[in-house]
Amino acid sequence: MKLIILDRDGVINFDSDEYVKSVDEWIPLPGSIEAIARLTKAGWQVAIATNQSGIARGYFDLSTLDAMHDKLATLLTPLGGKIDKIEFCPHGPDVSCDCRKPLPGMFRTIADHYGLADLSGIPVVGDSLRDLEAGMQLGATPYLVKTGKGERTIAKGSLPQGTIVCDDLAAVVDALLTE
Ligand SMILES: O=P(O)(O)OC[C@@H](O)[C@H]1O[C@@H](OP(=O)(O)O)[C@@H](O)[C@@H](O)[C@@H]1O
Ligand SMILES: [Mg+2]
Ligand SMILES: [Zn+2]
Repeated sequence: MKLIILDRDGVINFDSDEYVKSVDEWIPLPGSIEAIARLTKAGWQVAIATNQSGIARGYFDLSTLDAMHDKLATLLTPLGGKIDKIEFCPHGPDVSCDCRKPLPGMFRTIADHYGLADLSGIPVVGDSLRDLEAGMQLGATPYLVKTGKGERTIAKGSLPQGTIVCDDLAAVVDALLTE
């Protein structure tokens, strides 16, 4: 199945150590909107799995999160792009939920949505180790991008074996569409 699961902050849009707290702060990374549109037009289902602890921390609310995702959809539609499913974890690190990456809960939900027993052969794209670890628990193929926290993730070392490192989401899409 042509399904890809993207982390959001640092992969699709600029991330911030102060969190992305408003629609105005949600700014797409160069080439990311076009990259998602290329995937959609090539028949891929595009899903997002994102930690949004800023909600638990009180930095923004669900309606603001929805508005960010409406902005994403508005940018994608004219280019023929589409996000098919967005899973988010609104919880903080002190809540023992099963959806906060690196736990695999969001990825399990996405796999179930598409009727998949696991995510073998499905690319998961992230800028943080937890993004990759979460998807790999269901067999996904890890792609690390250098945008967002990606360079910091690389500098920390201990990338999972088999991780494919790409400059950005556009480079990941180049690799997938030329396979
Ligand atoms: O990269 P995704 O999963 O789409 O979203 C990450 C964000 O929710 C925020 O996650 C926070 O981590 P903590 O939740 O405080 O551990 C920090 O890393 C923030 O800089 C970052 O903006
Ligand atoms: Mg991220
Ligand atoms: Zn959660």
